[in-house]
Amino acid sequence: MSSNHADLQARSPWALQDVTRASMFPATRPIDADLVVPGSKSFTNRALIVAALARGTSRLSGLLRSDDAYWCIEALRSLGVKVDVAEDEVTVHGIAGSWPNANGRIYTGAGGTTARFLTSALAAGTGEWYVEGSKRMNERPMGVLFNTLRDLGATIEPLTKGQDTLPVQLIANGLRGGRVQMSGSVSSQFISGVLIAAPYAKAPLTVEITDTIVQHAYVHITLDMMRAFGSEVVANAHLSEMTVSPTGYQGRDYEIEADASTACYFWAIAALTGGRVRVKNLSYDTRQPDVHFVDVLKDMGCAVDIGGQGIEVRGPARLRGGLTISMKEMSDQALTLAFLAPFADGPIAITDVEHIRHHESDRLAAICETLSRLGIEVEERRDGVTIHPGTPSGTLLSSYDDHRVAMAQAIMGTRVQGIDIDDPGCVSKTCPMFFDKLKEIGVNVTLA
Ligand SMILES: O=C(O)C1=C[C@@H](OP(=O)(O)O)[C@@H](O)[C@H](O)C1
Ligand SMILES: C=C(OP(=O)(O)O)C(=O)O
Repeated sequence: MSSNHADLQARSPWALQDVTRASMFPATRPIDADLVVPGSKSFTNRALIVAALARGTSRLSGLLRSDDAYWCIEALRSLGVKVDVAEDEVTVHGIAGSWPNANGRIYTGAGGTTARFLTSALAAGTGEWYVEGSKRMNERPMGVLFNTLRDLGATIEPLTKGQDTLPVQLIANGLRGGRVQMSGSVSSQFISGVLIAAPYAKAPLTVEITDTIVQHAYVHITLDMMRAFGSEVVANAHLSEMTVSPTGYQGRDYEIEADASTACYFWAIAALTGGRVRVKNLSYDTRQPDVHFVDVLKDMGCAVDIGGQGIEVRGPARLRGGLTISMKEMSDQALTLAFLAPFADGPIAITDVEHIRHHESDRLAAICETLSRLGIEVEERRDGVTIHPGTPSGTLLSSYDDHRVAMAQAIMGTRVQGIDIDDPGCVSKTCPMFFDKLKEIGVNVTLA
C-alpha cells in the first residue's frame, strides 16, 4: 500500500496530519449542497513566484494553503525573499530579479509548478544552487526545460547519472534572450517556466513550440499572470510563438481565483449520487481548463447551470456511457472521469493522455490497478484507457501518494460500500481540507 512508499517529507505543516486511512460510506440520499472551494494551486504558485521576482511589494489574497504552496513559499524564503502569510493573504516583498541568497539548497516539494517555474526563475538570476524535489518530483521529466535553460546560458548538472532530472546543481548567470525552440508534448509547465523567467532575460526572448502543447490553457494562465504583473508579451493564437520583452515585473495586489480542479470532485459527487452540487465561487469564464469537466458531465447526462452565482451540476438517474473523450486539455480530471465511468451505461474511452504517466503517479497505471482491484474491466493503452460498466466491490485502495488518485477514489466511495483509502493525507498537495469539505456537503467519511 502507498503509505510504505509515501514521501512524508513532502507533506507540510499545512497538510492533513496523522491519518492513515479514510473509510468512505455510500450516500443514503442524493448529495444536495452549495459550497466554496479553496484557491487555485496554479494561480497561487504563479503569483508567488512572479511577485517574488517583481519590483515592489505584492499582496495576494485567496492563497491556497496546501503542500504545493507551502513548499513554494519556503523555497522563496530560502532564497532570501520576505514572504508574510496571514490566513489566506500573503505579502511578498519582490527582489527585482536579483535573488538575495545567491547559493544554497532549494527544496521544491512535490509541486511540478514550483520545480519547473522556480528553476527557470533562478536561471534568470545570478547564483549557484542545489535544487531538489520530493522523491517523485526527482523522477518527473525536466529535460526539455533544462536543455532550454542551458541553451539560454545556465549550467545545469544533474546529480543522478544518466538522468536529466532533479536534483541538480544550477549555476546561473542570467538568460541571454533570443530565440529558443521547445517541445510542449510532455508538460506545458516547461513552457510556462521559461516564459515566467523571460522578463528578466538580457534581451527579448522568443519561444517557439515545435510540436503540440499538452494543456494549452495553463500557458494562457501564465501569459495572463505575466501581463497582470506588467510584463509585455506577444503570442499568436495557437501559442506556437511567444515573445517576451525584458521589462521585469511590477508588484501589485492580486486576487487568486478558486481552484476549478478541486471543484470537479464535488461536481462528480452530484453526478454519481443523482444529486445537486453548486460551487459558488467559480465562473465558467475562467482560463482553468478543468472547468470544462462540466461539459463532459453534460455529455454523460448531467444538467449543468453556469448562470447565476457559481456553477451547478445535477446528476441523472444513470450516467451515460458509450463515449470516447479526449482528456488532453484537462488531463488532471482523467482520474475523475475514469472512476465515474464504471457507473455509466456503456464503455468510456479516455484518450490522448500519455503525459499523465509522468504526474504525481503513473496515473494510467493507477486507474487500471484501482479499477481492477474493484473488479471493473479496464483496457490500458499507451495514451489512454477504456473502462467498462460494472459494479465495483469495495476494498482497501492505494492512493499512490497522489492527491488526485485519492480524491477521485473518494468519489466512488459515495456509491460503493467498503471503499477505504490508504494514506489519505496525500490530498494535502492541493486540498488538505478535502475530507472536511466532503463532510460539509453531507458525505459520510471517517478518518483514522
Ligand atoms: O501549469 C500548471 O499550473 C499546471 C499544468 C499542468 O501540468 P502539465 O502540463 O505538466 O500536464 C497541470 O496538469 C498541473 O496540474 C498544473
Ligand atoms: C499534475 C499535477 O500537479 P503538478 O504537475 O503541478 O505537480 C496535478 O495537480 O494534478
